[in-house]
Amino acid sequence: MTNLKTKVIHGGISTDSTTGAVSVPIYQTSTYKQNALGQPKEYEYSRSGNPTRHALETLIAELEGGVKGFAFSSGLAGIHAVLSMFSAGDHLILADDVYGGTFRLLDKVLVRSGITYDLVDLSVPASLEAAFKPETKAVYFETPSNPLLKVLDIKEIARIAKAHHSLTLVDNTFATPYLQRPLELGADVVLHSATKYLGGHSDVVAGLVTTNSENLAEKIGFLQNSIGAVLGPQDSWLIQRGIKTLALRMDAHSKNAEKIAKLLEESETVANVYYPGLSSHKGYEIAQAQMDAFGGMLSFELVDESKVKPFVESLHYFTLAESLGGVESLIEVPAIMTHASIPKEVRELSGIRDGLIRVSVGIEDVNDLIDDLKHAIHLIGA
Ligand SMILES: Cc1ncc(COP(=O)(O)O)c(C=O)c1O
Ligand SMILES: N[C@@H](CCSC[C@H](N)C(=O)O)C(=O)O
Repeated sequence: MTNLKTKVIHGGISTDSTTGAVSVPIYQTSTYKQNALGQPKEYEYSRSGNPTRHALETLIAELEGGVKGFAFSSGLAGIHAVLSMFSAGDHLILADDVYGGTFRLLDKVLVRSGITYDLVDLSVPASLEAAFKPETKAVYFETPSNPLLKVLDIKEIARIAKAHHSLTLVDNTFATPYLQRPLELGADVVLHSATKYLGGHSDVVAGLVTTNSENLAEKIGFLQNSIGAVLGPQDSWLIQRGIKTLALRMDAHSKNAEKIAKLLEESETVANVYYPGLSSHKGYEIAQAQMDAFGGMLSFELVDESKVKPFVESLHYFTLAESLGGVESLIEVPAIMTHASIPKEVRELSGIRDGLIRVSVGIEDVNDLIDDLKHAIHLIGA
């Protein structure tokens, strides 16, 4: 089975081996009866393992090309478990525009255990080379990034990291394995906020992690069980169900976003549009090489920053809300909402200005979305 469109439906464990149920049952149990003293069956306690969660974990590993998958109670719980592989004295290189919550986890929580980090513009290989220290253990980034849709060359960064005996950790939330598979390009660990496109319906908070290294899988599995922020069986089932339509949804998101990005780029009211599928985008060539389509996220700035509030509040089909990747279109202002946890001066250094607007383009009829945007553009211009 090689096609992702088939894998999302039949990959991993897609049926119940006991009953033949074509949807893996929700094993709503905390514990399992043991055969005899000291002789548990396959599962012993649901933090350590649960069949519904295991089906999802097997699926994400298969979709990304990993050896083992891990499901967490949120994307940040997964990131926390992976970064817990590092100890006092270790140094990490972090892309300069990572998601605000990832930055906060490192800057406010993990630094307390003696881990250090540097924010680096990873699109400049010389900056990456210069950032390595003898104690550097990993390079961490998103591509496309949240919220500026910066595209980074996974193959090149992984090559440089390997030469410095460092791991490459890639947050693949925006692309999903349907559009981009970082492990095939040399990354060591892939992380997801499954809350977004993998779940796809804005109804679950979840995280998924996978790796193609048995050694790293052993470490992450130990940390998942030891820290304990696992995904429950109901939510595991919801994410697996969401993944079944991932291919259809990502195709629709990408098509709609491409049209909307072009519309915004042509508008005189809009100053900059960030979408990897626009030939004007800085990372267009890399995106073409490493992605199968460009996804449903875009961001932009208005010529007149003072119009941001009336613009986002006048839309009908773009709900003003944090999060992304659901079937419905969402709009937000990163500086005030999703990335408010990054200090203004750090945020602005990486290009996240106060007037930046981010859109998660849904799968509604694109003409309705376009009419809605045109109406808002007309209103603020009037
Ligand atoms: C790119 C990215 N990674 C990780 C996270 C964290 O995920 P979660 O909200 O599921 O904890 C988010 C959003 O929250 C995100 O946008
Ligand atoms: N208020 C939250 C921020 C949630 S951001 C959610 C998502 N990653 C996005 O980018 O929309 C917090 O402080 O954690």
